[in-house]
Amino acid sequence: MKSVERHVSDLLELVSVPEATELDLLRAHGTVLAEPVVSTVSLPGFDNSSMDGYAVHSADLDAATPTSPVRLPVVADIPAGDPSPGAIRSGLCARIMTGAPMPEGADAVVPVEWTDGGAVEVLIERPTEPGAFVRRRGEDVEEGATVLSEGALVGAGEMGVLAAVGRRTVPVRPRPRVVVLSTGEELVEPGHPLGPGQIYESNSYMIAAAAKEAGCEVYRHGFVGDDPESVRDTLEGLLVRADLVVTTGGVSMGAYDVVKEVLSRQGTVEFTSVAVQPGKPQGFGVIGPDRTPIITLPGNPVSAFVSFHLFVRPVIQRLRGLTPEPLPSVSARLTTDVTSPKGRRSHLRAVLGPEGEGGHTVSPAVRQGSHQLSALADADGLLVVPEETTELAAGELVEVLLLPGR
Ligand SMILES: Nc1nc2c(c(=O)[nH]1)N[C@H]1C(S)=C(S)[C@@H](COP(=O)(O)OP(=O)(O)OC[C@H]3O[C@@H](n4cnc5c(N)ncnc54)[C@H](O)[C@@H]3O)O[C@H]1N2
Ligand code: MOO
Repeated sequence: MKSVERHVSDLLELVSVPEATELDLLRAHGTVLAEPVVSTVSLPGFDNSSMDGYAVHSADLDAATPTSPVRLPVVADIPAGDPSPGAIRSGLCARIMTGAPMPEGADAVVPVEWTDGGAVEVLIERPTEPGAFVRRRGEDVEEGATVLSEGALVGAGEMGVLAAVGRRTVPVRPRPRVVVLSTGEELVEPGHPLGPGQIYESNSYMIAAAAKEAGCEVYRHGFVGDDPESVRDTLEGLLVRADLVVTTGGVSMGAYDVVKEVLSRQGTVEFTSVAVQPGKPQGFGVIGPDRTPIITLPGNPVSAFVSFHLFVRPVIQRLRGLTPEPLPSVSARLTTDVTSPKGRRSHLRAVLGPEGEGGHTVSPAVRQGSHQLSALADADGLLVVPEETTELAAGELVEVLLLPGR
């Protein structure tokens, strides 16, 4: 059987880092920068007040005390956005608001709390020093400085920086468009009545959500039955929307394993067994005139979920312009004995205990079948049992892959 690492590297061969494109700021959220961003402005763009108070000549207040306050005439009122705050001569002051430009001549701001708050003249009870409560032009970002590096993921903080330096558009690798399709004659859309032998379709919802969480734009087509022609036609129709197609179901050894049947004929998709549990039957390749990458996951829901995180996630990372990496992991001490099939690397859904003196503990879920979805809701990690290990005892240290968002 093929190793997990070999399968990941084969999958990564399917895709390359996409071309950069210039996106509007709003649409750039969650994308990766294709070039460094250099600021064309200084931040702040002008000296301004960091407090609501009075712009003063600091030397005028050298003698100010609570018992002998200094009295200054207030000769101007400067709100934020004032285009021409004028100049203040020594012996006078201006009322000024947070963010308002400093008037020429003034070298400090006295917060309103240190005064009597007068609008015509003001009593100030304590001295100050040059530069007090003044935010200097360029003290945050100098014009011409690089504010974000190539490869930066545009999250909330980066969005703030981009907007603050006035960028309307940014060169990025756009979010990959992932199409999700499930197959199976037994499937019924949630919310509709079930007939005999039928089950609710859950994989496309789960995989679409996982792809969205991984930073993709997702089109969940839902599902098709086991008729080869409709599977082929549906896939063809979906290609126009896809940078990557992910299917579930129909890839093992059954008489109606339609994905395998349809795609094997094309000669560009390979079906293989990976030494992993769950998730053994896997397919990958390219389809259609543009050679769109496709990854076909097994239909058992837990197999599809685990395969997504082991195999699809790194491909998405490359498509986003990120460095493909396995899920982060911690080592933790088992709370119970576990067993695992020889020759396959097992991934057991598990709950991590709080970090104590001896590190984390980890408890595998009781129900570990590939069809047993329930523990997915609680699991925060996948406990890894290496290929050649068939038993582990309580107290042993194991690697736990951390599921995103937990
Ligand atoms: N003779 C063999 N049988 C099987 C083998 C094998 O090696 N030899 N492998 C088993 C393993 S391991 C897996 S995993 C599954 C994978 O099967 P398929 O990918 O062909 O998936 P299906 O047969 O279509 O479905 C399997 C299972 O999952 C349910 N399912 C499928 N799609 C969905 C969906 N969208 N939502 C919810 N549930 C779904 C389906 O009803 C089946 O119960 O094959 C084993 N068999
Ligand atoms: O590999 Mo299957 O994916 O065990 O259930």
